[in-house]
Amino acid sequence: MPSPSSAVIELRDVTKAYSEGEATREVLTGASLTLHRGEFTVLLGRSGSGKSTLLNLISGIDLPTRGQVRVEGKDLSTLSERERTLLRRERIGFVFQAFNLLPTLTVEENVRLPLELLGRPGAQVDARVKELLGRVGLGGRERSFPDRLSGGEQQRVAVARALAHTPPLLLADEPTGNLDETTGRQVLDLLEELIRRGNACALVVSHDEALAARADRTFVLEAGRLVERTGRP
Ligand SMILES: Nc1ncnc2c1ncn2[C@@H]1O[C@H](COP(=O)(O)OP(=O)(O)OP(=O)(O)O)[C@@H](O)[C@H]1O
Repeated sequence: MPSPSSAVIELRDVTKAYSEGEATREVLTGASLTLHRGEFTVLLGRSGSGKSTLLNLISGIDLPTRGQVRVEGKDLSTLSERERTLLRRERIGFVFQAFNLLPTLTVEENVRLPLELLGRPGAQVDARVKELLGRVGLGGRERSFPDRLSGGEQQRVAVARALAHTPPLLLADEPTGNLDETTGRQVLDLLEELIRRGNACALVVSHDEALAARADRTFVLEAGRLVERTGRP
């Protein structure tokens, strides 16, 4: 069993309500979860069940209405907005459905960016970017712009960018949603390999049941709560 101190994400009885005119609507109603380093976790849930809401709370983009969200032991509600931005930049990597690469930067510049924002020394950045682009199979495409790459290639750049600074936490929102089945599987293989190599904690949101088969743990967001699925479907 992992020790409690290795927890990367802890949600305790988290409620999130949105106002709709005079009324409020609870999207999360007492969601709890603890995830550790080295765990590859998939979060399933129908459209509108609150998966993106949950990712926004874990990354400190938004705060819960009630309950606690802790990342590496820090209660995000006690941090300033600036501290939450720094935590996001330093401790979390993100992969999005729409890739979200910066179109005016080359492949290499996209992967360098998070390292430069963190003020890493130039020689270290050069070596890391070269290593990562080789690992994601894009050595030789350093100077290409994202619009010259296929969807699968763009997502591989996004995976390299997300993991460039070896974050302890990787959050992915439908990372294969815009890819065909074969390409999606290749991107997942890569993502999983890099996550496991870095012993990171990964939470991957998906509609794809097949993805759950490769996860260490699977949670389903149902009626505002997180239900862990035990055993294989
Ligand atoms: N800022 C907001 N203000 C009001 N309602 C919101 C806001 N953000 C999300 N919601 C509502 O909360 C519910 C959950 O949305 P969320 O985007 O978290 O779901 P999801 O599970 O990620 O859906 P999908 O799989 O379709 O992306 C939806 O009904 C949505 O309309």
